[in-house]
Amino acid sequence: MTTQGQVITCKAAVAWEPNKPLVIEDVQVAPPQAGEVRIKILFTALCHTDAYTWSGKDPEGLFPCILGHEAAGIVESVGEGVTEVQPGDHVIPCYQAECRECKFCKSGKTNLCGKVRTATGVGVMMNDRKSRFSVNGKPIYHFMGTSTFSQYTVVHDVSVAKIDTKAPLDKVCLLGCGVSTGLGAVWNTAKVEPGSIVAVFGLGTVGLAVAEGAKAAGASRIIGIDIDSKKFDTAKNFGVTEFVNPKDHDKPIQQVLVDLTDGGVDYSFECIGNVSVMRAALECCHKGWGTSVIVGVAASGQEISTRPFQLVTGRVWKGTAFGGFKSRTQVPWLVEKYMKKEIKVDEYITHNLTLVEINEAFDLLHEGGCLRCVLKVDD
Ligand SMILES: NC(=O)c1ccc[n+]([C@@H]2O[C@H](COP(=O)([O-])OP(=O)(O)OC[C@H]3O[C@@H](n4cnc5c(N)ncnc54)[C@H](O)[C@@H]3O)[C@@H](O)[C@H]2O)c1
Ligand SMILES: N[C@@H](CCC(=O)N[C@@H](CSCO)C(=O)NCC(=O)O)C(=O)O
Ligand SMILES: [Zn+2]
Ligand SMILES: [Zn+2]
Repeated sequence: MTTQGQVITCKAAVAWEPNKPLVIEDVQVAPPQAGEVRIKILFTALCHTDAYTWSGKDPEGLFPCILGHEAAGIVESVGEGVTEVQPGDHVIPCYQAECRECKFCKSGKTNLCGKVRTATGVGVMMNDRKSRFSVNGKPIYHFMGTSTFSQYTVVHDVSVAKIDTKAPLDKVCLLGCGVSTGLGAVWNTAKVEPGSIVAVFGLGTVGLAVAEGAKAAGASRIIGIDIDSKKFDTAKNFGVTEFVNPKDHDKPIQQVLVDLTDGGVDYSFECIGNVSVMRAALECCHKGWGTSVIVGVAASGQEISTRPFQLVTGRVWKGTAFGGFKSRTQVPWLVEKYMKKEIKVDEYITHNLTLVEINEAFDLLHEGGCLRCVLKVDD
């Protein structure tokens, strides 16, 4: 029986309130409207940004909602006017859209896209400013334009990357966020050159992907900084050449790094979401040229600061969203690189569970031993 044009009732993990366990509900998913795509999600991973919004600290967080943004699935049906994907296509939903028409997309200067951002930031679809999800008639907000903690989701067509049908969806789901972000922070945002000295603050999935990207870019030293010393063994496999634990030092960590590197690093990356560490990451950069990239997401109300003298004397402070990758164009390219074994993905997956075990998966995310936990979403 075809489901096209019908409301689908399926399982989804609903965040009814901040910090309260997610509840597996029977959710009604409306058919896609014009310019929309309904996707059967097969696998989703959890990212720390899901935990951040769930915690209630995200100024854009709305409840009840369906979280999730690092996933892969198969197109179930498409709305009017959708030409670039069709039912049966294998896809990765992209929280960073790419319409190729708006002034951001046309600028050649950024991967941010303006076409649907005003809707995705308030948990609705552009067409009618409403949600496609409901539980017994009560609307449930979308999240980041993806909402992948559901067996079916509806996304804008500009937020769907079509990928090789041979790619294993239980692995390449990770290219929907963390791994791509780390690689892109190095290749697109910082543009690290061969021989560079790189510092990576935070050795979770994003930081390890930064290390992997820096190694591929030919960095001569990749210094990993983490308060959990157990991270170093794994980090070596991703390219980290030296490890520093701030807890082992009395001096501020920026001073430790400046001393270790004859004046500072060429590039640093903050992959934690801690504003004090963001300052340290800037201040450990070399005078005259050192560039620091903020990748971590900091909570509502948090602000960064430094002496302006740090910038006057040539350090550069940048940030990155999805590693600067143009999502629809470059996610399929990243999938191809994985298929050719040019980038790691499997190595970031430390746990596999199912959608109904999602609360355990969130618990795992806060344990040092977990990089990514992939959930099997379909029955
Ligand atoms: N900008 C983007 O597009 C983007 C994309 C994905 C994730 N993120 C953000 O990136 C950050 C990292 O994500 P992740 O999944 O790798 O997280 P994670 O929690 O797995 O990794 C963070 C690491 O930082 C370490 N750490 C914590 N406090 C520290 C401190 N004070 N000094 C040194 N190390 C410290 C932890 O031990 C951990 O190893 C999160 O804030 C996430 O929201 C941003
Ligand atoms: N609503 C949050 C924004 C958090 C944020 O910066 N998100 C990143 C992606 S994190 C993925 O794990 C991003 O892409 N930002 C650009 C954008 O959202 O347009 C807050 O306000 O803190
Ligand atoms: Zn993410
Ligand atoms: Zn656009």
